[in-house]
Amino acid sequence: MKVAVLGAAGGIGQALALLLKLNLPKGSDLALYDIAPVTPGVAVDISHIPTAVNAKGYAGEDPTPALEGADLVLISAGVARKPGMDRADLFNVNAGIIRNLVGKVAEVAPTACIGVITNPVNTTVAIAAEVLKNAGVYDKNKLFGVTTLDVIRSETFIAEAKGLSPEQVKINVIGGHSGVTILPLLSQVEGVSFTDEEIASLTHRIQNAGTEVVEAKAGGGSATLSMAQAACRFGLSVVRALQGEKGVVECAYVEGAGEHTRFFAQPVELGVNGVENILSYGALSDFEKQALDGMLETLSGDISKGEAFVNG
Ligand SMILES: NC(=O)C1=CN([C@@H]2O[C@H](COP(=O)(O)OP(=O)(O)OC[C@H]3O[C@@H](n4cnc5c(N)ncnc54)[C@H](O)[C@@H]3O)[C@@H](O)[C@H]2O)C=CC1
Ligand SMILES: O=C([O-])CC(=O)C(=O)O
Repeated sequence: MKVAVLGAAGGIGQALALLLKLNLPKGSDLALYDIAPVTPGVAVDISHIPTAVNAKGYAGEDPTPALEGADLVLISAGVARKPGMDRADLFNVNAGIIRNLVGKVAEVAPTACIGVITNPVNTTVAIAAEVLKNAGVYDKNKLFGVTTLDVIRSETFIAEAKGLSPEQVKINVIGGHSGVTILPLLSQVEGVSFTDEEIASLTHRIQNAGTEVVEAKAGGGSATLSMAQAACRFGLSVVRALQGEKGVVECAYVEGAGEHTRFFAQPVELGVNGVENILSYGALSDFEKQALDGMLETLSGDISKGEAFVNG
């Protein structure tokens, strides 16, 4: 199994590289790529950790050697938010980065699963899909927007609010990955009940948790360590499923049947070919129904912007 991280010298990339070195199955290859010249050194650094994962680093303009033979490509290349910006403000820089990198994936590793971390995820995934489609290699079951951070934040905040151990909390977060498009399905969390006020305040905190970190870091970037953990959890789930494990389920932003919007974050069962089944996210409360209706215009606008960026 070969996993490539593009953007591997960044805040997310380095922490993700460490977590993958520690947690990938024995015998895996881990390829780290970034335009930053430090990247081969990041690989040398983690290669001194005694696990049976073979790490190699590549810098410069061409990701080809990192992508050769990759089964999973995780992309965190691009710029991050500073206070006062929202994720859509990253579009101008990151759209082109995703277009170019995914173009290379289409050429060098056309059958790899791709997890897009780079923001704005609602839009960058649409860009990736159009690039792959135009290259004739799009498989909607193999393209994912990584929304796992919304899930792990929800688990943490619910556990804190209800005095539970975070490992006990299971929740689906649906929609997209920005502001009102993030919808945690609190009504379905087993073993706990929430007042209307708790639902409103927890939902708001989960939707704004990225901004909470951006403000706390005071100009030093956005979530990196929690995001690396989220991407590691997602990546390991994909790897386990690619290796044949059954019943692996994660929420991710994927192209499904298009019931709401072309791309939608929802629970998916993973398999040897990526998404095996799109799972039902169950019955929604009235609050959640309203929130879902309220997000759709924003989400479909974000998606159209990505499609138009590639196709004009
Ligand atoms: N999906 C999610 O839940 C989350 C997404 N993000 C997003 O992840 C992205 C990365 O965030 P950080 O790691 O904090 O940023 P960072 O600035 O620390 O790292 C970004 C890295 O990308 C590299 N890079 C830029 N252009 C590149 C290219 N063309 N090819 C290869 N590498 C390139 C840079 O050299 C840098 O090392 C941002 O867009 C951020 O908004 C951040 C947190 C959560
Ligand atoms: O908020 C940001 O800019 C980074 C991000 O996506 C998150 O932390 O959820």
